[in-house]
Amino acid sequence: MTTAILTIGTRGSPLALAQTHEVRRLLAAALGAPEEALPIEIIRTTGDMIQDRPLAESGGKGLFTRELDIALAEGRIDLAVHSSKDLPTHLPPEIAIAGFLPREDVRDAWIGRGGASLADLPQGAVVGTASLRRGAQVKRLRPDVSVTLLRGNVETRLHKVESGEVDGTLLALAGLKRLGLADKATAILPLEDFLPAAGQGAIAITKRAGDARTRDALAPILDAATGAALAAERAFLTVLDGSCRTPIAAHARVDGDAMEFHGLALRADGSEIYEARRRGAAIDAARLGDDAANEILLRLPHGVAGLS
Ligand SMILES: NCc1[nH]cc(CCC(=O)O)c1CC(=O)O
Repeated sequence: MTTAILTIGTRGSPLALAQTHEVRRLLAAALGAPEEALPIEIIRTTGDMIQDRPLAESGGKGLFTRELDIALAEGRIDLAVHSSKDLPTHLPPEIAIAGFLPREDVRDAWIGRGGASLADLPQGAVVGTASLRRGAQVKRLRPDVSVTLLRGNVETRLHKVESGEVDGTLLALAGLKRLGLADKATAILPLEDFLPAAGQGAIAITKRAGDARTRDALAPILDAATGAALAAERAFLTVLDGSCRTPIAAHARVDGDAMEFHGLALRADGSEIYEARRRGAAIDAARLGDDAANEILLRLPHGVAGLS
């Protein structure tokens, strides 16, 4: 029997498992160890149990991470794999972000019933999404369509389009690719029309704060450029969003030592949009995101809460 080097914790959804197997494959190669030396522990989170309400109404932050944080703190796992998008801005003090894998495509994909594009939908068509950000951007492009709550994992949502429950939905292209479902995308939405969520397309790894053994093991598989992009996007989110109740989008592009940041906050019905852009050095990532968010805050007479 192989002895365990490090135990990896994850949620049990097909996407979470695909991401975890990617981390395990890379880590095993970096350590020169067989994959069996990195056992996977599946942990059910509160977010996995809520299927019928918008997550923003269900207690907000940490729904997909709390149980993994506890498993880390108790030493049942040594690292946890997350979609960065689902990782709250504030983690418990005993938990640290070790870093991020090289980022997948950040863009959203449109899935239209019968191959219809978003622009081609008939008036009054129904778009399903649980994301306030996606809903608001859909309304901005197509004020005449209605947006309805659509939860469930990626496969469930695709099925709801195929069965005609909704006329279309939006999913992260990264998630579709990781599940081998990229061919389900009717269109890939350009960043100029449709900005992704902070962290979209990036796999984050958390660990116990101060655990140097896990930190050293992970170092070779982590990507600094993705880390810089995430520092900017998460700083933007930290200033603007406490609650998940406001549609917020953010994207940082890193090119060598340089970074371009674009962030926005919207009214849920798409009727108002507040944007900020920054260019700067990648080492100033957090300041660029923070600055952009504060520029937007100055233009919001009633704060971010006034947008929801
Ligand atoms: N909130 C669910 C979630 N978390 C991460 C992804 C996709 C993968 C990613 O963004 O890295 C998804 C599904 C989706 O939004 O389509």
